[in-house]
Amino acid sequence: MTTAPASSPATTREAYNQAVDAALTACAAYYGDGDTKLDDFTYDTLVHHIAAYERAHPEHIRPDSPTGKVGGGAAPSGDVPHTVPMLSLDNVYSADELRKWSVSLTRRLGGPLHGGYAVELKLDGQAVAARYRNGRLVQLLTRGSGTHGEDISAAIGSIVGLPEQLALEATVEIRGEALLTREQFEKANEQRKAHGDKPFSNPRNGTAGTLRGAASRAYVIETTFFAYGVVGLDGEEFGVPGDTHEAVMARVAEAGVQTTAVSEAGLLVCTILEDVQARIEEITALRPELPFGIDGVVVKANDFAEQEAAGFATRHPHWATAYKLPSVERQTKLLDVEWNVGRTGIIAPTAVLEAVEVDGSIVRKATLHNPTFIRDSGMMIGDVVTVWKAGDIIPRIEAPVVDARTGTETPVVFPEACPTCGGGIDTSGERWECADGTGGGCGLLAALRYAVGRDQLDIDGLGATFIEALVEDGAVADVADLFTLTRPQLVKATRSEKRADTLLERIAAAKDKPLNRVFCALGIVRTGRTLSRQIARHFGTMDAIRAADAEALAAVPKLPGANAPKIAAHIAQMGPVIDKLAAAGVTMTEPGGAPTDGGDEPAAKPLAGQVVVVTGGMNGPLAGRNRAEMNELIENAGGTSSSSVSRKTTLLVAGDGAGSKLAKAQQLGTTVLGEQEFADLLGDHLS
Ligand SMILES: NC(=O)c1ccc[n+]([C@@H]2O[C@H](COP(=O)([O-])OP(=O)(O)OC[C@H]3O[C@@H](n4cnc5c(N)ncnc54)[C@H](O)[C@@H]3O)[C@@H](O)[C@H]2O)c1
Ligand SMILES: [Zn+2]
Repeated sequence: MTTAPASSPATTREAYNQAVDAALTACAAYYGDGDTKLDDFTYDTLVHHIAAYERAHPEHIRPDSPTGKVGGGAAPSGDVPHTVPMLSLDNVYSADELRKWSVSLTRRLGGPLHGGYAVELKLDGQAVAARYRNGRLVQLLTRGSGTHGEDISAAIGSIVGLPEQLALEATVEIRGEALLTREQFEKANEQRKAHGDKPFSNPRNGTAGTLRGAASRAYVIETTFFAYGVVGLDGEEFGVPGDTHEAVMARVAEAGVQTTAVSEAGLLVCTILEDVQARIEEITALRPELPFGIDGVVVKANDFAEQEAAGFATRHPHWATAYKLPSVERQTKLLDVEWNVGRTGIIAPTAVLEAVEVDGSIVRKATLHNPTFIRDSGMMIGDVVTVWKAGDIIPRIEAPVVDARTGTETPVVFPEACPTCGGGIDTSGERWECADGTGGGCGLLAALRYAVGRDQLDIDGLGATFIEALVEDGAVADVADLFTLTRPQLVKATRSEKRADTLLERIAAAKDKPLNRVFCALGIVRTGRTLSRQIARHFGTMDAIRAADAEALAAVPKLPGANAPKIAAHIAQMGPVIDKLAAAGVTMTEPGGAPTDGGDEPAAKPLAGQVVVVTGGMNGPLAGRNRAEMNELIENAGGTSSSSVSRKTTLLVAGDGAGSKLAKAQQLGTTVLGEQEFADLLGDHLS
């Protein structure tokens, strides 16, 4: 890695000075509105090395050193004094460290904790103090240096969850975190692009930029606020003696300010540490589904009297700690850019990265979206880039760290011909396409590979090499041709009679796949697994789908209206292929789908409104179904299928050997059904 200062401990005074300088620059960017210079992991390591050097050489400690200071001492400070300092939080990274923290807390209290632990999300945004006078929102402040904040009152009115008028006449300062939800982040970037501003690289530093820039911006970017604390103003108190954090948060919510209580991962009071740990695990599991980013879980003494007894260190309270979750952002090196032709002929760039662990998994590739993204970001091969991955999201890359350049970086090379067929490229749109066209020419191999995939026609064994041979022999020119393949054609392509026979069987079986898979196999632009299921369920038959215009398509749940015209046009273009499929006897209806008029009929389905998780082996009436088929079954019966048990889960189907998911469902009080009971519930929908 080229981000040298952090990677090794500071052994000399010169190295120490360099490390302090690097940390201060990073802090200024992190809390300001610039791009992150270092990822959190690198920053934390850097500060760790600085602290180690300072312990060994206290005589060399620089007064501007970031250790022991809120915001590393380099956050933009502002000039409005805080009534009560806004501090940082102490961090722990493991169950063991959490236990040590709790032991030191009880030691400070001279006995066990009576009021329990309040366990909350650690929201990953910007700390904001909102001052209300007689119930009216009059001033917004950043945390700044901890003692002084910046006035960001220009953002009043643009923050969801922070009303301009409270439901009561209190004079208080409500503290919490402002953030961009994932949806707000996408929207903010669209707005910025439309106004010629550079898109934010991630929600976290987008929030800082949004709030601090509100005064000078001509358009309004919306953010979201969640409260996590209150202090009185002008000697007024919001709390009452004997209060708890939980009770005060409930009152804040009653006053009309948003708290994390709106989320199923919201505040929970736990009496014992084992329960705290269990809650942390629960929140970790929910993290990918949350509509906003979190970087940990905050554990606080719930009882105010106990908070007071525990007191404060200079930088953080003793009565709270942050249990940090793995970072969703890491830095690594861009090794190469690959150009691949997708199933619809789109030529998409993919970043090849030096392997790095992000959010619990190893990342080696990331999407680069389109050529414009590469040009706008100015990235070069060899650059240090920041990878961002949250939950199931495809890893993304942020702008390169230009400071880390060594001069050996080389420009990204854009293809001049289609990397698959060598033909021309249509560069007129934001995304480049093989000029050979959709469905035919070069897109064909990719389209066929996609069509036979597990979630589509599931023709196992028909691999890329055989597909290429079939296309080369002229036996296959579109998806429908697969169904009229003859034994001699297959023997020739696979060079095996046995393989040909197996494939013939599987192709015959594929004719009986429900409409949603057949439709998916067409590879219609802007649709995939989920949307294909929605479309098939909504219309019920292929005829109804073909009869639908853009407007009718836009009525399909989850289908973005803006994509409907492109989808409709592609379906029309595929007309001849669809006719061939029907003539070959491929299924053109969806079991449990809507009648031919395309109307909506969500009523009377056995799983309507249910969120279903299936676990364990099925050996009874549901035996032999793979995961995709189970999902199909659940969705056709009106339910939503999910892979992990959470508070949202309404039904767990437990097969043989069900383990941790069953235990969790029982713990959450979720309804649990056996395989037979579930099959009975499905009734007619079990087809
Ligand atoms: N990448 C960089 O360049 C860089 C630079 C500086 C700091 N950092 C990172 O920032 C972290 C330290 O920052 P910090 O000192 O601001 O502390 P912190 O962010 O770890 O914790 C304190 C903050 O947590 C927030 N918070 C969220 N939910 C909360 C809740 N429920 N209750 C109370 N507070 C809640 C508050 O805004 C509070 O100010 C480190 O992890 C470090 O890696 C990174
Ligand atoms: Zn091509």
